[in-house]
Amino acid sequence: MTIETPGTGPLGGSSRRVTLPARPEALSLDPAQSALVVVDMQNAYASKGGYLDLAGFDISGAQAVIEAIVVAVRAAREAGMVVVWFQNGWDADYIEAGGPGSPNFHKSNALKTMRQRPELAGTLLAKGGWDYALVDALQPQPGDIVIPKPRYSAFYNTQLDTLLRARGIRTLVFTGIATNVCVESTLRDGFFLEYFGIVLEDATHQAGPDYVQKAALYNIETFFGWVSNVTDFCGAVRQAAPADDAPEGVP
Ligand SMILES: C/C(=C/NC(N)=O)C(=O)O
Repeated sequence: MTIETPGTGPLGGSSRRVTLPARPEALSLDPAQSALVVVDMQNAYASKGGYLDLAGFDISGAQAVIEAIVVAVRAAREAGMVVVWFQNGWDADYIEAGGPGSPNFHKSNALKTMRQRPELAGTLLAKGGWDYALVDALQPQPGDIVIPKPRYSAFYNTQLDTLLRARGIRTLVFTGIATNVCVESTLRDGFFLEYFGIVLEDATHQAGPDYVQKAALYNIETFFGWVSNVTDFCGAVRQAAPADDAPEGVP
């Protein structure tokens, strides 16, 4: 069985539908009305000496994820898919992070790590700093969408929904770190907003033990979306001809 995701709606689309093998069902999608989403590939989450590493999480799988995302981004661009980059964090004074009246103040391991280690104060996930920056190998290009976000879900308090709807995009292919936190949070919120969410499992990594990766993928596959991989994604979008037919009037 193949599920058809929305496309070729009032904004046009391209009639270049491709079939993406996925669990639990294959998906038929229009690359011109789909986006590749790169979640929080910042030094904080993917580099030694970044927040997750300093907070004691195992990031040994991050380099393989960076390399997998490089491949997926290239294939998406060639197929005319919009690439969306998320960047998690707050202003340098951490006003956006919230104070003791915010659950984020108590649950964010970045904020907790800085409270436990005062020598790190002001360094983790602060806009303008190395920790907040995207890793060198993964940088946006003109025409991409970049979404700074203050909480785990990129649909919360951002322009994401508006920018996607303006382009007629309802299918989101997710990569990035962490599968069980910002990837899953955003995919779940997208589900409630009628977005079709697909995770490329080998282009994601969890924050925590291996079993949370399995649990997140189980949740997504069973309740909220679909699971595929980079090889199948690249194979699928290569079926699409080079894109010169973005919906009219959409920048
Ligand atoms: C643990 C964590 C995950 N973030 C993410 N990008 O998934 C955090 O931000 O504290």
